[in-house]
Amino acid sequence: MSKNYKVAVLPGDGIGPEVMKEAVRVLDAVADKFGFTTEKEWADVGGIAYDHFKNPLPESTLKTGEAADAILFGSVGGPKWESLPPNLQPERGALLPLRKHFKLFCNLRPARVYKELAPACPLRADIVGDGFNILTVRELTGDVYFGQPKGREGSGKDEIGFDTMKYSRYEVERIARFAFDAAKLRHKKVASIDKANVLTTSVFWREIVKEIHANEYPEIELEHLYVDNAAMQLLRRPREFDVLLCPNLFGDILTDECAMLTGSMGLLPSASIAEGSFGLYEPAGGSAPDIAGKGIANPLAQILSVALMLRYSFKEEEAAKAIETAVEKTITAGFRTGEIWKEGDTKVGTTGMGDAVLSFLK
Ligand SMILES: NC(=O)c1ccc[n+]([C@@H]2O[C@H](COP(=O)([O-])OP(=O)(O)OC[C@H]3O[C@@H](n4cnc5c(N)ncnc54)[C@H](O)[C@@H]3O)[C@@H](O)[C@H]2O)c1
Ligand SMILES: CC(C)[C@H](C(=O)O)[C@@H](O)C(=O)O
Ligand SMILES: [Mg+2]
Repeated sequence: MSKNYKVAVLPGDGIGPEVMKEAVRVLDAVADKFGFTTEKEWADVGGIAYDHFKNPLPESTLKTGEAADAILFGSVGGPKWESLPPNLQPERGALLPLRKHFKLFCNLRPARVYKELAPACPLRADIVGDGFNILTVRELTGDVYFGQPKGREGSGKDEIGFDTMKYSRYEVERIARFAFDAAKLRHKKVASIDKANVLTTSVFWREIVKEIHANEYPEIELEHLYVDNAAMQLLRRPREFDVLLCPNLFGDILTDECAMLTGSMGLLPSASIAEGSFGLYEPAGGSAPDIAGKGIANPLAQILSVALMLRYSFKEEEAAKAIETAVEKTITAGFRTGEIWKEGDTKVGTTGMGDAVLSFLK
């Protein structure tokens, strides 16, 4: 009997539904090719869910996620909803609660820089060289995102706003082990990111990463970088990085930088995974309100997120590789959405890019 996977499809806002359409077409094609089936349940999340239900994360959407083997997520948010109270906003009322609810502690963001895309990359061609690949392992359910207390107090010129940066030993050990294990299968290098010259949380983080390294992974090369230095070293010597181990906030910031090293926010997929096989798969970028509705968004990050879902939640490695190879061929053949297009390339829209990937999957 062929395998069947239940996928909760949550397209969200802005370009989310546009790029999701292409990702689902690719998922269906790869399922046919590799002989498994998927049962897809679509649900509203984020701004659109607020518009329909006055709740960015309706109970029915949560249930859809709970009943599934994995969640395929688009992106949420946009100017329309940014002045709502925090708990009703798409990001703070839906995306962060989903990460917490499903205990998605580990966020993987593989930034693959293709040499063919060097013209679209802000780095000099000699720095891009033959291309490279940096895997960010970002802790996703701790740090200043979730630390308590947070809030606002007082009034007038005495009013204050505050968040709490916090990590437990367990949380740091767990994500550090994940990063070292990932490095074992790659180039055996980890760069751990912190701000230990200022923050107590970072001193704690660095101490624990050192301990785990010395006791369990002495064969892995480890460097510690302050986040500000890391931001500049990524531009100066990107090919020397292998695995970047980051706390939640620094990982958020550095992965936008990594996305831009690839040439576009629309190229960076992500996997947010829990301790078992459950995961939520989404592009690292957002709802891109500036280009939404125009049919020009790059769907590759969403399509590559399908590959990560097949790899991490369904253990369909061959199908995952087939998608990655089809994307590689699409890029080599010169298909480009507007934001990475240069003279001589074949310019395509969102659907055209999906068509190209599908043609190379056949
Ligand atoms: N996972 C998520 O749901 C998620 C992630 C990041 C931001 N957001 C939200 O998205 C909204 C917009 O945020 P932002 O503008 O800071 O970041 P963004 O990532 O949406 O956009 C930044 C820039 O990258 C471009 N871009 C992003 N994805 C692209 C794609 N697929 N193809 C081509 N270009 C692409 C955009 O056009 C824009 O110029 C905000 O509400 C933010 O909170 C959501
Ligand atoms: C939308 C926002 C809450 C989110 C984050 O900060 O984690 C996004 O920027 C990301 O990178 O996934
Ligand atoms: Mg981000």
